[in-house]
Amino acid sequence: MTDVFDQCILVTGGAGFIGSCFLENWVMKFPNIQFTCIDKLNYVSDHSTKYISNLLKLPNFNFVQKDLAIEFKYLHSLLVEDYEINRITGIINFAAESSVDRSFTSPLDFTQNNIISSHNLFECARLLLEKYPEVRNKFKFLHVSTDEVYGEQALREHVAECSNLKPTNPYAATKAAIDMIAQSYIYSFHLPITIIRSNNVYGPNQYKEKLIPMVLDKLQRYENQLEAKEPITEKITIHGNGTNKRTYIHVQDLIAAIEILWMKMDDDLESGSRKVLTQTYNIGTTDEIDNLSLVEYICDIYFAQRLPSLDVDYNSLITFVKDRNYNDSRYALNFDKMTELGWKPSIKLTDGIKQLVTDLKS
Ligand SMILES: NC(=O)c1ccc[n+]([C@@H]2O[C@H](COP(=O)([O-])OP(=O)(O)OC[C@H]3O[C@@H](n4cnc5c(N)ncnc54)[C@H](O)[C@@H]3O)[C@@H](O)[C@H]2O)c1
Ligand SMILES: C[C@H]1O[C@H](OP(=O)(O)OP(=O)(O)OC[C@H]2O[C@@H](n3ccc(=O)[nH]c3=O)[C@H](O)[C@@H]2O)[C@H](O)[C@@H](O)C1=O
Repeated sequence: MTDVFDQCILVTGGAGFIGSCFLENWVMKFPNIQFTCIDKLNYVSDHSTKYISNLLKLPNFNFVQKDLAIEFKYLHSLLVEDYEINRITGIINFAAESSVDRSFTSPLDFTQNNIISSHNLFECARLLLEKYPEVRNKFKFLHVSTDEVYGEQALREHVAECSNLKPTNPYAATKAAIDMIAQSYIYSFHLPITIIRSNNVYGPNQYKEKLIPMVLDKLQRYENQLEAKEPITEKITIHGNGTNKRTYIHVQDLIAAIEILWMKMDDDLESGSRKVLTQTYNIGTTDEIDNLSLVEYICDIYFAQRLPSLDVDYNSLITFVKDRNYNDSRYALNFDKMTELGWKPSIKLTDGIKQLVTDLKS
């Protein structure tokens, strides 16, 4: 069955925000690639599975609901024992519990889920290459990490791929631990893993616990309650005083970067070189903004586009709440290594926000 495809790849966490957007793009764009998506379907994917359910009709997509952290046996049979049947020679690993806030309340769950699920994948890849050494010339693994592994940066400071890892919250610590385990598999077993570390990603279908979708969700509720002449029940929550900064990248720009890397990984395999395989890439932008200014900007756009005749003081819609246990002040990536490959971000944050507001259902 797989003979009709040039390549079979496993995409983990494909029912989440970034993974589902990635699959929506790639499954249709690359009909010559067979995609298997594994996702355990957590609270986030309840929200975004509807966006990948259309793909199930396509011949080059199939979905498996499994928890990578507890299904080593399944993974081993999919990737190693049944290699001759499935012929999976590429892995893109998006799967993780991704919420910093939730990691403060259940840190051990994050360790058990994030670290073990990725380690299981690395280990199955190692066993595959041990059993079938000839697969080495076509096997590649892209692991999705985060800027949070470096911890926060001081004003005007930037971190490059070789900078120290100094995570400050339990989520970031699990992501840093995974990067370390990946590094050990690169050195010890010559596993061809490429790691990407990106800034805060935003775009359509993101779950409403993250800052941008949270604000849009609250504004929509406000509009509905206004229409129904009901009192406002939920306000926009800002942690601390709102001065923490984040740097944003649109999900489509991240996917474009992944495509460049994936193709260059193929070039490496063809030429036997290691220019991109085994390397780490920061994927960032310079679109930095503090949380309060971002919230105000989203409110400005929302009211200008959807409620132009209404004169609202946004302060009445915002509430300042207790800050996180620790809230990184800012993340600033040096992403020269990625731009040297010909990539650059194309969607400005202001345009991305305007588009999200335009695309909201009325
Ligand atoms: N969203 C961001 O701003 C951002 C920035 C940088 C890096 N990242 C990383 O990108 C990846 C994707 O992020 P996202 O925002 O799409 O996250 P998300 O929370 O929206 O989706 C993650 C998906 O992974 C799945 N998953 C989690 N653990 C799993 C397991 N053990 N087995 C199977 N499936 C599992 C979940 O069910 C969910 O569908 C994550 O690894 C995250 O650390 C995210
Ligand atoms: C790179 C990582 O990005 C995301 O993590 P982060 O914690 O930076 O994203 P959030 O959207 O959860 O928070 C951003 C910023 O906003 C504050 N905030 C959030 C929610 C809310 O209701 N009010 C707020 O004020 C929060 O304190 C932060 O300062 C991503 O989730 C992660 O996976 C990454 O890797």
